[in-house]
Amino acid sequence: MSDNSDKGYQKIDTYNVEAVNDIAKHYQQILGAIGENPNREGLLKTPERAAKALQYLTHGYDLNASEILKSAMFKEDYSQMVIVKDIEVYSLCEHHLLPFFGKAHIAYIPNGHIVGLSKIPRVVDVFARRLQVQERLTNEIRDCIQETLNPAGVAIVIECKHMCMSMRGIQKQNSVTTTSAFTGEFENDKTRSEFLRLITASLA
Ligand SMILES: Nc1nc2c(ncn2[C@@H]2O[C@H](COP(=O)(O)OP(=O)(O)OP(=O)(O)O)[C@@H](O)[C@H]2O)c(=O)[nH]1
Ligand SMILES: [Zn+2]
Repeated sequence: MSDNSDKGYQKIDTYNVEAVNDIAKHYQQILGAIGENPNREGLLKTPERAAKALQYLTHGYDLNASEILKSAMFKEDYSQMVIVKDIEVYSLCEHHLLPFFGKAHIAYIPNGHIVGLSKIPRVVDVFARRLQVQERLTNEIRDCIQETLNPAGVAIVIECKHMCMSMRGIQKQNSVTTTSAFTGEFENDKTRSEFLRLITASLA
């Protein structure tokens, strides 16, 4: 941990120093390989910064989503749909190491237990902050909530833009990929439609 209060703000770092040094060495080689001079002033600290950024963007490997959910499960007699929608997703595609980002909408129907609301976006982050494909990200979130909380059903819709499809490759700037996963009561058309209606409805 380091305290950067000398910079005028508090910044908590939990980087693995050994891994940062290792990754930074590789970034220095990459800078040379793309024709840059890694020793010019503006790039001197870039390998270390980029290594820390990559470590941050993949810190989900060090987290246990099931433990996070278990840390705030409460017995409660509530059996209606609970929806947390518009959860920001930032992940890296495992094919190009480029970002994909968008929103997740998640619902569950309690079966004796509810979960602290913030834990749902935390679970999203545990799996998003890894190298991913959107389909696996969707299924991993579904499986974790279903297996840990044991609700009567889980529903997930994720909508993302993939930078590997916009800033390179096919170069489609506006395409959005939607994935979904459902268990239990959400496999029933009526319940699923209710969820889909509620995530597209605006109360404002
Ligand atoms: N199914 C899925 N595909 C993804 C995801 N992220 C990136 N991809 C795709 O992974 C594929 C990799 O295909 P390749 O043909 O091996 O890679 P490429 O030559 O860089 O392909 P292009 O992107 O078409 O230029 C591409 O079609 C990407 O669009 C994802 O989350 N899910
Ligand atoms: Zn990609």
